[in-house]
Amino acid sequence: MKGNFNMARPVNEKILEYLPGSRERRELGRKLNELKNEVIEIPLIIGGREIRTGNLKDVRIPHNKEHVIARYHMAGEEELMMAVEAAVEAGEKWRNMPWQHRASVFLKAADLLSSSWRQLLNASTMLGQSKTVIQAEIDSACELTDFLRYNAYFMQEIYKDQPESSLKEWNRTEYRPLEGFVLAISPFNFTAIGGNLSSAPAIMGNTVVWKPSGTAIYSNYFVMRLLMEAGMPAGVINFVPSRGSDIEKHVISSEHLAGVHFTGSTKVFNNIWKNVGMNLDRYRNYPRLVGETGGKDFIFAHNSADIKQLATAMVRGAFEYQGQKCSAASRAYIPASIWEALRDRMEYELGKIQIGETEDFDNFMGAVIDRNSYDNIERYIKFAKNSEDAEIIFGGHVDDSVGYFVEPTVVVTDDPEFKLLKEEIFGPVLTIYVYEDENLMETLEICDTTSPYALTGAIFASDRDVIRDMEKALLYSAGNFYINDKPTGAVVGAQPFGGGRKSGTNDKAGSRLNLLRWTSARTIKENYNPPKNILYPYMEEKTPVSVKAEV
Ligand SMILES: NC(=O)c1ccc[n+]([C@@H]2O[C@H](COP(=O)([O-])OP(=O)(O)OC[C@H]3O[C@@H](n4cnc5c(N)ncnc54)[C@H](O)[C@@H]3O)[C@@H](O)[C@H]2O)c1
Ligand SMILES: N[C@@H](CCC=O)C(=O)O
Repeated sequence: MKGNFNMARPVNEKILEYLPGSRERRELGRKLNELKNEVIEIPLIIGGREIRTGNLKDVRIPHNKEHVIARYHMAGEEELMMAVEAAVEAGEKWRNMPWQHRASVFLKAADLLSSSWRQLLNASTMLGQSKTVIQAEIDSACELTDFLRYNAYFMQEIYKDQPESSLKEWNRTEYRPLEGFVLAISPFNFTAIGGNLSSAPAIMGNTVVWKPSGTAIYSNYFVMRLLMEAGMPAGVINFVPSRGSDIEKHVISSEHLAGVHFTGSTKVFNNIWKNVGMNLDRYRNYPRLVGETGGKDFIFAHNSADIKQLATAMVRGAFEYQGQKCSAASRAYIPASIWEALRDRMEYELGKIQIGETEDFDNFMGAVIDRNSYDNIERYIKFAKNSEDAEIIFGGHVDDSVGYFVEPTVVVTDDPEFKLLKEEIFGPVLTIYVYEDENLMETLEICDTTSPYALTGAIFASDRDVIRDMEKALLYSAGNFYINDKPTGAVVGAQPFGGGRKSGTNDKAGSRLNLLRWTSARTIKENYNPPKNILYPYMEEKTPVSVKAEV
């Protein structure tokens, strides 16, 4: 580096509106048609090379389950070992690449994504993960662009953080990449998360083995292609769709494992943590474990809340992307005095919801991701239907004749310990507990202790003293806490994302806190005038005894 280069702080990517007749809407329409009319083959990408194993699986559109849009190759033991080797081999060159060149690869990818690649990423997310246009736009276009730009910027800010020095010594902190490779394991529900889990460690100079989710391979493959198009060198990220159990056996057990960057369910992360623990003696370093996991996110209202704002937040917070956001509102606590009015307003808003294929821009919801998820959500709905402690006041129907469709479903219960208030369902089911107004503080306590998770939560109130009390009572209930807003839709650089308790390690995706986990700092002290005598200034100079004897 021959200069102190300075990268400007990015601004968030603007969300396009897709109004009828707009250019972006036309371009997206064309891309959707193009993708729907072909079946692509998705290889593994290891060391920059395409690898085909012949062990093929289909990618189907969740809202049109017979429609196959791709076939992807699965990695087995041999390919996973190759991926580890490729990552280790690429490590030396990549960590020695000047940081401004590393940053430029990802900044270029961001630029491509915000322009010529935007509609490919949006269309593939809409088809592969059944996202509506707005949900795809905020994820695969805007959030991923933001992750790439902000992470490059945060890297620069981290590097600037240096210790004190003096005229006699210069102290330097060198933010070394980890020694070994990072394993990135991503979930199905956000294309941007797949892109971030793999690229954040890479931006910091690490090389990565990336296992995408089996139900997000389609868009995630295009993310990989985008990074390659932007000039990411071979082997920096290695794309290996594979089975979880094979990852455990052949990747987590590698002596070169330096970190795991995971997002997904709590159960899978617990398992990964235990596996790493069992392999500890093999590793050269303690692997960094970063895992953002499940949630049972809440909306808690006070009787001073604005009913229309509250109803909108509940409907959007619970049912956008079919409730498949880790941040989705899945339980709500409502004071009895406003319940009737709120219920009417929610029914009014819910009446506007159209469900169907996401290529129709008027649909508010698409399908849930796959058969497993559909069956699981249906089980919870049946449980509520058959329970004496609950009533389904809206929705409750499911239909898998064409795709995996689940109606937005609202359940009311008078049991604060009801199963649906505790467990993560990951679908469009919102359970409401109505409390007596005078029991505000007890009900806040119930909200805090009912579920093991602490990811997102929102309070609605206009009384400032009450807002303060609620914020205090719910101190550890959520890592992302919203006042008079829905609990979803965190923006990179504005609301760093992650939760505590069983919701993860809370390393805040989209902030420098996350990037710090992918470095192992070295402190260097250079002394310009080291002492030449062991005696302290207050001691008298004397001839050493041993020297005297010899003399
Ligand atoms: N906290 C967050 O930021 C956040 C964000 C998105 C999703 N999530 C959570 O993710 C879950 C939904 O996503 P999902 O269904 O893709 O999660 P999942 O846990 O089923 O899968 C996540 C990833 O782990 C892989 N996997 C499964 N078994 C494995 C094993 N034994 N070893 C290694 N990898 C394995 C999957 O193939 C996938 O790639 C929800 O619980 C949601 O709350 C959390
Ligand atoms: N960061 C997203 C959620 C990511 C998990 O699914 C949000 O804030 O809604």
